[in-house]
Amino acid sequence: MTAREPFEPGRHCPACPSVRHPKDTEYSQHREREQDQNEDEIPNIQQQQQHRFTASRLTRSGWLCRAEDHADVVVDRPWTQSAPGLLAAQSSYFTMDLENNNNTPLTGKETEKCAEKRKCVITLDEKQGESKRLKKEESNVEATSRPPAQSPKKRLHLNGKPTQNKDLNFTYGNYKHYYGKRILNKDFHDIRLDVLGTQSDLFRNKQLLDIGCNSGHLSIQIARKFEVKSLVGLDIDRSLINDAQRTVSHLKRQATPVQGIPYIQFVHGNYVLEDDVLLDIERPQFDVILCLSVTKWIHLNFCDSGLKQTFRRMYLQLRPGGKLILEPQSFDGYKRRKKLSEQIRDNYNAIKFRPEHFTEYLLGPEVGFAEMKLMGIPEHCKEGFKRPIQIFTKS
Ligand SMILES: C[S@@+](CC[C@H](N)C(=O)[O-])C[C@H]1O[C@@H](n2cnc3c(N)ncnc32)[C@H](O)[C@@H]1O
Repeated sequence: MTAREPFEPGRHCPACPSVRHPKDTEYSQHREREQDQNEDEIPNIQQQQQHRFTASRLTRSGWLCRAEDHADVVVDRPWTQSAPGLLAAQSSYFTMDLENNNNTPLTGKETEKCAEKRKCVITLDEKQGESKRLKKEESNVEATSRPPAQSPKKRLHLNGKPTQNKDLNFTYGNYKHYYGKRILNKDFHDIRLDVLGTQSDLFRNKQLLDIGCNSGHLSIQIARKFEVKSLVGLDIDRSLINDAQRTVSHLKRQATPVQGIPYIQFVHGNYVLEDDVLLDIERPQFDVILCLSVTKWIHLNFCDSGLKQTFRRMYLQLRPGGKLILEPQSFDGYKRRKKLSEQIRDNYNAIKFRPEHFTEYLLGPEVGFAEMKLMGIPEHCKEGFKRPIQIFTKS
């Protein structure tokens, strides 16, 4: 060991700035912070070992401990249990020379002298006695100053720090990697394309609106595969729209003049209007409106009234002869999501307008579609994704 300035309380360790204070209470706080940053509660062995002590010795200012990977640290008592590897450090203390506090290399004579002294100063019994004393001292301190052991998650909670509920980020079904779940093979093939493809004429050279387009993967596939005239994708989640816009820009840059890319635009917004009165200014502007796996999210967030308004708005935005392609989720799937937030739970409990009523409502006087046909049910490997796709036609 080389001599170093003892590490004063409150000073940063030059080699490891995160270890600020040599006292073990603060050391353990440092360790706790490291663990809290881990998402799971499994302790990170590597991190624990980061602060192993290879040796320690008593100096005037306290115990000088040598960490394996950073500067010497002075502690005001031995770290017998607070740091992994300390027992090893403790025993190496007894094999070190008490006199040689600056750890300079010893000459042969000096070594002999020290060996003699060591025999006098520390006998084996004393060594064991000292070990016991240190352990006792340590356990006393443990009992008084240490908080009871807790999982990092519980500590976070008790410390009053805000806990992040990840679910709150996805209350609109705005999953970041949504299409990962729907891919059935490596080529990113959404099985719904097969069902839509059975009536590809519905899309060819038409103007489409895709409500709740997520990151735009399916919208882009539809636009390209079925050669639409234009497609507007709308989503309530801005970051998903940003992703979709980036994908389109990338495609445009890569496309050759021969290939061509249909006009695709992604827009951020909530399809549910602030007030029903705004429906009065709607006008027909699309040939096809896609509403795939979105009704549940509009329903849970904006209740029966929000979803009914959505259906009326779709109708108003379609040209005569226009088609609404609807893939509603079943009510069974709502239940799982009601835990997402208090608001969603209240909305869920207030639902009276069930998915089994949608068709009747869409064909009824409040909306006015002329007919409904079943387009198909995708053969998805997961039961939950085998949702009927319906076509509603405006007369
Ligand atoms: C489950 S994903 C379905 C994505 C896509 N339609 C599909 O089927 O592949 C639901 C999407 O609807 C969006 N969404 C939910 N409520 C919305 C609203 N009121 N207005 C616009 N988008 C909404 C979410 O952000 C999410 O991206």
